[in-house]
Amino acid sequence: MTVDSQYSNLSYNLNEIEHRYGDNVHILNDPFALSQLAKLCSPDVGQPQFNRLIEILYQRLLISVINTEFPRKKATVHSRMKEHTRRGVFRGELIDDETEVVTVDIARAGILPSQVCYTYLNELMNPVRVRQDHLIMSRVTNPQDEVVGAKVSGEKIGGPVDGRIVLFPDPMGATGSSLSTAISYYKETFGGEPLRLITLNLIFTPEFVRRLKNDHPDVIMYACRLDRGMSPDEVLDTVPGERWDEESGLTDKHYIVPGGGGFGELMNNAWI
Ligand SMILES: O=P(O)(O)OC[C@H]1O[C@H](OP(=O)(O)OP(=O)(O)O)[C@H](O)[C@@H]1O
Repeated sequence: MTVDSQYSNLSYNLNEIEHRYGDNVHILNDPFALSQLAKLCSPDVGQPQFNRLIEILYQRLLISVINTEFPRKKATVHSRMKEHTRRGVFRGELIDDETEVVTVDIARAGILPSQVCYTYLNELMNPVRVRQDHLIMSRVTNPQDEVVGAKVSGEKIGGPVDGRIVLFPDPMGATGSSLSTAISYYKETFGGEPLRLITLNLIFTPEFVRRLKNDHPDVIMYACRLDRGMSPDEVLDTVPGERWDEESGLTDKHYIVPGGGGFGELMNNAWI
């Protein structure tokens, strides 16, 4: 039977903000997400609205990643109309639901984001091919409260990641220490060739992007927002990445600006 040409080769163009950080970096141009994220970061929002907004935003970010990065397959799906007419069949490209995917929970602020991704991936993909891993991590600070690294203090990892898409949903990408350490942990423990390594931040900074690019040039980065609020005014007037060396989104204690405060603290009502 003939195929309706409009669905035979889907072209999907991510709507993203212009920048000079390179092809592996994607900052969504998404008014809905920006609006919900601004609300999430406002001092008026606490539980239970905070976690509900996290869920809404991660669904949104995950869908952008799926549309852009996940392999597709040619599919034939009978509709309920098939019993009335032989034309009751959809033929076209769909997401390849046999792709293996791992979502990594970066505890603690990444717990809920990863759980949201895991739940939604199970709805779309063959659940047998979807896995969730856990890494217990903390940023390490010096006596001046500056972040000097991150450490893994525990893990439950379901196995190697060869041939799989590996997602790292962590709401804040500040210095990049946590996600760089997490990705190194996978590479050093298992080796192999993942299909793609993808970070999903609600907010990341120019410092985060630089750290990840230097340490892991193979990683693909997605964020709803780039925060570079500590940059000089004339740098804020330029396209992101054009004067990357002068950009900054971090205070001297490595909190994101404009940012939203400690997401891990707010998510768990635990002020440590
Ligand atoms: O890019 P980085 O500088 O590593 O920082 C960001 C980390 O801090 C936040 O988490 P959380 O509050 O759970 O962690 P913490 O205890 O390590 O601050 C965030 O979600 C990252 O995991």
